[in-house]
Amino acid sequence: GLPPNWEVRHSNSKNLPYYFNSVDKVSRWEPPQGTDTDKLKHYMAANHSAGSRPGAVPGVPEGKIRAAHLLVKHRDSRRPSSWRESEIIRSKDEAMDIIKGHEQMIKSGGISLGDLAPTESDCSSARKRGDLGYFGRGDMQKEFEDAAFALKPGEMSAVVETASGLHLIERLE
Ligand SMILES: N=C(N)NCCC[C@H](NC(=O)[C@@H]1CCC/C1=C\[C@H](COP(=O)(O)O)NC(=O)[C@@H](N)Cc1ccccc1)C(N)=O
Repeated sequence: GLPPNWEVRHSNSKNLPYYFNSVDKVSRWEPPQGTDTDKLKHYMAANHSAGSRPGAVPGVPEGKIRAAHLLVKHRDSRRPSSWRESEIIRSKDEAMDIIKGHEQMIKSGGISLGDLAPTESDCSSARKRGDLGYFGRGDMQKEFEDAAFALKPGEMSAVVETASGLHLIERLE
């Protein structure tokens, strides 16, 4: 147990236990002298089982992946405009020829998607080498989500078509 007047509380913001002395009105992260560490062990086991979730990857939010993409828009894109061109008039066939060219260059090992995106991608993520950060199911358009979640980290998709345009997707995490 804890010394007199001490109690364990739970910090929701940090998801960690802390110690509170109800007489001195003092709170601290470290257990006070004379704490029975067995009780602490039981507390940690009871409240931090999520931390030891099987397959848990420290730092990666549960159920999310991280990917980069290269987007080539065309005149039928839902928003035929981008940081590259205020009005995108290329046809879908022309966009397909362009993105297939990028795909070949990446597959031949000449250049990476992250190297191409900054100049070639019609998505604002171009400024981040195509990196979209972490996302979960429900965030992206379905075709994009299904393709991205089917990849292993480090793999690149085939050309994926969404209402935004044509994408190459590389899963990062
Ligand atoms: N991280 C999230 N949850 N951000 C919301 C994504 C919304 C989602 N977007 C898509 O599915 C496609 C695939 C990837 C990018 C994308 C589309 C467009 C470009 O197409 P357009 O909308 O002109 O048709 N780029 C974006 O959204 C960018 N904010 C992505 C981004 C940019 C910089 C940093 C992070 C993310 C959707 N449900 O529409």
